[in-house]
Amino acid sequence: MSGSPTPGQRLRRAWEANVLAIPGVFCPLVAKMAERLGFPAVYLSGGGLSASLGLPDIGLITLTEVVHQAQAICQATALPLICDADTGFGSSVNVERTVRQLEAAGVAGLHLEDQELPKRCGHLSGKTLISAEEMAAKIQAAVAARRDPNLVIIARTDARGVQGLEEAIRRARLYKQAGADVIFPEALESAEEFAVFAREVGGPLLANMTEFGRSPLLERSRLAQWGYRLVLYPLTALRLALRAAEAALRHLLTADHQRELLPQMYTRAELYDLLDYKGYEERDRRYFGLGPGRE
Ligand SMILES: C[C@](O)(C(=O)O)[C@H](CC(=O)O)C(=O)O
Ligand SMILES: [Mg+2]
Repeated sequence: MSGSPTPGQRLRRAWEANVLAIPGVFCPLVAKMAERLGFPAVYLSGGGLSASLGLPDIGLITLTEVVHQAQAICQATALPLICDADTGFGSSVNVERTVRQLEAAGVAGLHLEDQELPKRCGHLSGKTLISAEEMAAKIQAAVAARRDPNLVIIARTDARGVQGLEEAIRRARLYKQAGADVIFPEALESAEEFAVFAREVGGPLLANMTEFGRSPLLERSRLAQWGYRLVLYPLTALRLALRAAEAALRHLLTADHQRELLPQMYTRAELYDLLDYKGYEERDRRYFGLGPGRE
């Protein structure tokens, strides 16, 4: 293999150096924005992708749709991408295919969860789990399927909301033995639970700081002290963008023009800058200038 680090290696090096704030990006353009602002990695949220397609997060989106979006994000930025792979889209052999396709799309890591289909948002009631052994088999399949040994396999357990903290800890240990690189304890309910889980399971760990869920919105510095290296904000930008879109639409419905909205808008110049419009134009001119008979 060549000397340049793989996406998985870059993600691992980043979390070894620092606790990572990882925003969910609901489109490749927002991924570019995160890169420009200096984030170390980005996240493709299953809940966010479902919502942007007008669907609830109950396992309706397909592997093809997730791979398509992951690939578009990986092409738009050089940042390592963590992808929500839900339940892996089936059993262990489906997990193999899911991992191969997401790795080929360019992701740095992905998470698999131990829910039964139809899955739900981890912060809602009514979830059911597959057996711990079945999930361990899925993790083994994921590890065996990756081509790059540094592709990060993250095991999420939803057990806290179904069977309690003890079972979440027991499952996390099993998933680590099965080869998971990172554990993602979903929907822990207090700061103390985050601390206890970290002490009992050990790192590296991922904390999901999604809003309006079961978990308190804890400080990254505190989570880092306990051993959490990756901190997700899966829907923060989407929730704020939705509020802004709603305000714009309400205004357009009743107002005679939109002039007073201009100061709040991302301008044409800002958008073009983010898209590197100038770079495309310059290259286009250069290629044209280099064309046959034009030297
Ligand atoms: C992290 C998550 O899996 C996602 O799809 O972004 C969701 C987030 C949410 O619905 O708040 C989850 O926690 O299940
Ligand atoms: Mg999800």
